Amino acid sequence: MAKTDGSEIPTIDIAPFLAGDPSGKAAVARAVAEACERVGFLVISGHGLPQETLQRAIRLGMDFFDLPQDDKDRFHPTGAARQRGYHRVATRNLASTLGAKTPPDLRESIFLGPVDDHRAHYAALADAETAYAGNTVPDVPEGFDGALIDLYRAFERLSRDMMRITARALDQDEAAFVALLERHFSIFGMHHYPMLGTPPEPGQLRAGAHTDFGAMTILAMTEGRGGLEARLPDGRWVPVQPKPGELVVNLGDMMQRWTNDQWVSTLHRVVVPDTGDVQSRRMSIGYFVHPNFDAEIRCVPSCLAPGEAPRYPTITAGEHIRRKIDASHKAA
Ligand SMILES: O=C(O)CCC(=O)C(=O)O
Ligand SMILES: [Fe+2]
Repeated sequence: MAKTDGSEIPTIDIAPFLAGDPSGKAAVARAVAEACERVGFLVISGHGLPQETLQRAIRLGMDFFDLPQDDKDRFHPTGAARQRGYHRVATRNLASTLGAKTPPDLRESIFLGPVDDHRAHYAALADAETAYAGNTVPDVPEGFDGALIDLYRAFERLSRDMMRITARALDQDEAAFVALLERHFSIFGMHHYPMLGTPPEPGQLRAGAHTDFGAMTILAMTEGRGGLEARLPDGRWVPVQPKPGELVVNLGDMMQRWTNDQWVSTLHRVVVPDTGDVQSRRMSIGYFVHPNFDAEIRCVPSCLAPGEAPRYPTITAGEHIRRKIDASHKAA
């Protein structure tokens, strides 16, 4: 019987995989495969991301978002670096990446790109400039820049583990995806959803319904009313709220291409709370796994039955993400 309490989104303890015991690894890979086939969303525990690194970034982040608007705007990027630095409330629009015409998202954000500098490697590739643009990391309050970079690094390590798990879950060599991350351009986004002082416009959400663009997203979040919801295959929207210490993982469009639609890049959104609800302030921190710019995203062999043709043409990771980000800016 279908459940309606959101428990369709399983919680998987990945510690046995990280411990390296063969039967533990196989069991985690099986559980992840099942969740990815069925919903494309899971909650993970036992992941090893240091809680103090996360909590410190959240604390300093809340203080940053409390600063006067002008102080925050100093970190707004220019030029090629548009997926970096600080972006005001209601200046971006996730739903527009799927063609929807809705008002912009009621959140403000800080984005970081790769901390390692791969610009020299891609110097001849003009299209890669945006993906590898330098960071604009807020250094107020004091120590915030270091806290953000530490957290980026922690997510980066966990993303390698998760990509090993997903490769195993797809009956691939464990290193199949990790091999494409050497010069990844994964995006880290810290999103602040302030309490609403005035009612939203018709159709306006905290984050409009969208799918994520990359291979997968790893998401930490605080508790607060007006939260994340995922759409199940039967069309129901269910809240996704991990327990303290747990993280959400959801698949992105690239993984759907890799798996020829066997795994789903699930639609999700962040709903609006009641206006003036003091329990509604929330923060989420997402790490969006984007492989090397020139990595070719083509159907993995285990997802193609004999005689079956791939549903998507091969595309580079860079080109795929560029199209998505263009759309997110256009209609904001
Ligand atoms: O804030 C959240 O919980 C999710 C945000 C999200 O889906 C995104 O930034 O892609
Ligand atoms: Fe998302």
